[in-house]
Amino acid sequence: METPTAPGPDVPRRSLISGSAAMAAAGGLVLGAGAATAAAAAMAPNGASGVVQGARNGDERHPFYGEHQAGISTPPQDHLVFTAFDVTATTPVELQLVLAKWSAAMAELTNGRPVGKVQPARANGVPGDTGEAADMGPHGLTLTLGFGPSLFDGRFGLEKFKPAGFDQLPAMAGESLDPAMTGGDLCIQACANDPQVAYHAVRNLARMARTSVRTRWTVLGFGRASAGANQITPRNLLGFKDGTRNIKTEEDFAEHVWVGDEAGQGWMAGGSYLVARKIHMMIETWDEDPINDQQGIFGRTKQAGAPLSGTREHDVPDFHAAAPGGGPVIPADSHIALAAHENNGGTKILRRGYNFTDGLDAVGRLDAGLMFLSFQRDPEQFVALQRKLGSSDRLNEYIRHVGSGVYAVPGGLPAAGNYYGKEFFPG
Ligand SMILES: C=CC1=C(C)c2cc3[nH]c(cc4nc(cc5[nH]c(cc1n2)c(C)c5CCC(=O)O)C(CCC(=O)O)=C4C)c(C)c3C=C
Ligand SMILES: [Fe+2]
Repeated sequence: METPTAPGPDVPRRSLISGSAAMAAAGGLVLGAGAATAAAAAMAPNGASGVVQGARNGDERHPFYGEHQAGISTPPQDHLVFTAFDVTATTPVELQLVLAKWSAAMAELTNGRPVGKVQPARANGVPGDTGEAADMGPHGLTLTLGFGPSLFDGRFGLEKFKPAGFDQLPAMAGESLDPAMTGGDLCIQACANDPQVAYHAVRNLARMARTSVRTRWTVLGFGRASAGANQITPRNLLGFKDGTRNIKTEEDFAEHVWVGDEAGQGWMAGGSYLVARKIHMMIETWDEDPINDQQGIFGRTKQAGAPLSGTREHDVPDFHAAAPGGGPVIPADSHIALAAHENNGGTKILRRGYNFTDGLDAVGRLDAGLMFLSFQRDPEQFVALQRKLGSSDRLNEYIRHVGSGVYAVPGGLPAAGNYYGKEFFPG
């Protein structure tokens, strides 16, 4: 598991200069492959140093470079900005530049540094960085980049890099997807312990690539609804502890989350597949449901989060325990009975979701729910579980899947000078 590194000295001047270079490139300057690599190298000083001048708090940071991208095994931070993008660029070299600039800018942002000058020297200079996170520190920011299946269609000549079987998710029961909240060629999962830091990061990444990508859908998440190792389990908007039996050990990450060489695509080694599902909750209806029904739906108690077969949150559920009147104590159509690895041939997924709210809907009901995010070695792990939940889960009466996407998340970058997708383009 990764651990946050200590803060370093003040923001280096070179990051401001190189950020401006990135903005120049974002304005449509076309560079060759070598130049893309050089841009990435110039913009990405070693992630171990640098903290924003005057930072008062928020110094927690996660290493940007490493075997895996941050934001997967990283214990979930408090806030999320998830955005999927369509690539509007028409040439491979434009896409290459976006990936090179984003990779370098992500290294800066996760160290609490701006992507360009907040305060240009010239009076008529346009700020390279929008500035709303200046002096705040990284607040544990992680930026995780994914490629949608549509990126590998014919537009950029990337067909041969598409991992075998990597396609849009199949249609499944219990979903009512809004096309405006599905898919995307690229996605960025930004997580931080401050919402403005996460927002600033995605806004500036989108801004620097505005001639080449267009935002497709975005979800702002708050109050993480999952738990990593050594974290207190939070609650979802239905009031239940969520994330109790999540993947937390290195062994489980190796077996269920990280891609090995099985994909036949070297760029996916150390990566994972991200499934995003925006799930609307009928909260007002749920609020009127009696406690015994709510607990039967999840198979757990509300206050303690204990399985109905036990008394404490982390008791292992006993799906064979019989109720006095006959039948299992944990109903067979409860959420946990259907989703547990014991009842799914050992299948596990890493859940890393967040609560979300979009305010009130047209008739004054809460427009809120769970931005379900899961990472797995193969999207089929999610599909198998969701097929079962979609057809039989008692929770379905209170939820509706409205948004969806699946993304191939490449392995981490080893050091500055590399960028995501570098393997796609001729040297
Ligand atoms: C396809 C995978 C899953 C979807 C979609 C999903 C939606 C969903 N879940 C909750 C709330 C809870 N889920 C819990 C456990 C749990 N959920 C899944 C998978 C999906 N959930 C799994 C694999 C598990 C673990 C099961 C187990 O091993 O016991 C729980 C219980 C607490 C916990 O262990 O985290 C809650 C609560 C909601 C509200 C929701 C959609 C809105
Ligand atoms: Fe669940």
